[in-house]
Amino acid sequence: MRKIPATVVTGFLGAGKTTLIRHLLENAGGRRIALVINEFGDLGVDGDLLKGCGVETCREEDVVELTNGCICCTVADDFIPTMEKLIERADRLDHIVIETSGLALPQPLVAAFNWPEVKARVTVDGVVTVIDAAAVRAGRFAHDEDKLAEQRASDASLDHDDPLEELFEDQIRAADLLVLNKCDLLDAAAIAAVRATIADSSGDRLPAIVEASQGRLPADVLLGLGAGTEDLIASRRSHHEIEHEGGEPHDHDDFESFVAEFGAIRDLAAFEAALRDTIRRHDILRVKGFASVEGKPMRLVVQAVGERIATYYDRRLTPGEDGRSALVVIGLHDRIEDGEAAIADALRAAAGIPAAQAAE
Ligand SMILES: Nc1nc2c(ncn2[C@@H]2O[C@H](COP(=O)(O)OP(=O)(O)OP(=O)(O)O)[C@@H](O)[C@H]2O)c(=O)[nH]1
Repeated sequence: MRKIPATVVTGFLGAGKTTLIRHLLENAGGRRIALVINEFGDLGVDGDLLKGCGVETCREEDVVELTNGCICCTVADDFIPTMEKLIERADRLDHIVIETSGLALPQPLVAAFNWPEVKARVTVDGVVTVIDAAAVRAGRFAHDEDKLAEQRASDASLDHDDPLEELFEDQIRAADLLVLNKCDLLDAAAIAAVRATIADSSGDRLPAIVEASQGRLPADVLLGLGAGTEDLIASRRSHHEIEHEGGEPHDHDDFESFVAEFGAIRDLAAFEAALRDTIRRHDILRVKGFASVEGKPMRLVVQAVGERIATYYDRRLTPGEDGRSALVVIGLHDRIEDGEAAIADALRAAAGIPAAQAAE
């Protein structure tokens, strides 16, 4: 019996996974693709954006959202039952695409394809790791020696390295194909420097690299790798697996997310400026969600990756959405934990909502 090929799309927060998948769906060449989407943060933004893509071959029932935490930690509870349901409709499917959360370790997810029920019917066509070339160039994943030395001085038991750097390496080392995305933001010399950084981080096996902007790659480049990664993944171990040979479960304690809710934004330009300032002050990694803007009947999509902010209107607001805004905020635990109330207040103030109203 033919096994259904499954592609795992991974990569750090905001690297461009959803953008790449959306382009893939729009250019799928008639392939019937089921999507499994996992997000860190409770708002289901990616699923909403992909369901609304309007592509005929991508119907609402083809998109499964897994929101009970990071897919790599909830494999047995969420992922396996989802795969079993998809296997039941195998005759109506050409391909499965799984978008992991930006914080996921791909290794445990790929290993789950070796569960007998799944292995008999599905094979991992490839792990595609999307990389934000501009963020790499800006040093986002580079080892901050000073910061680590400072942390170790205050906590001698500190046993792990920079969480951003480790995730970056783990996601690269799990890959069959690396997509160097956001190349539109860099010149040739900067792209060459990013390639060198990746080569340094990739260990003894450098996966193939393709450059992209806005995730625009032909479906034939992304699908049909035929890697059978479930049989290879044991040799692509993550930092966590190497450090905890005994099988201690990993977690995402290094990161924190919450949803900030507030009313309609009064002045969009002022909001963006204040959001950028808040991101900078709290070193926030990712903000995304939907907002209302006073006097506008359209829904505003808000996307921030580090200090790079993009907003656009995507569709009419429903009556229940009008006047409401909700944004997921994700950052390093140490930077977000104490700042949650301050960040939420700053976003309310940025929207132009008076303190009295915010307190109601
Ligand atoms: N300039 C530029 N922006 C991009 C590119 N690809 C994606 N973006 C933008 O980057 C932001 C994040 O893109 P997403 O596709 O949502 O990233 P993601 O990896 O799915 O994000 P998470 O699921 O939150 O981890 C959005 O504002 C995109 O429009 C690119 O190639 N160039």
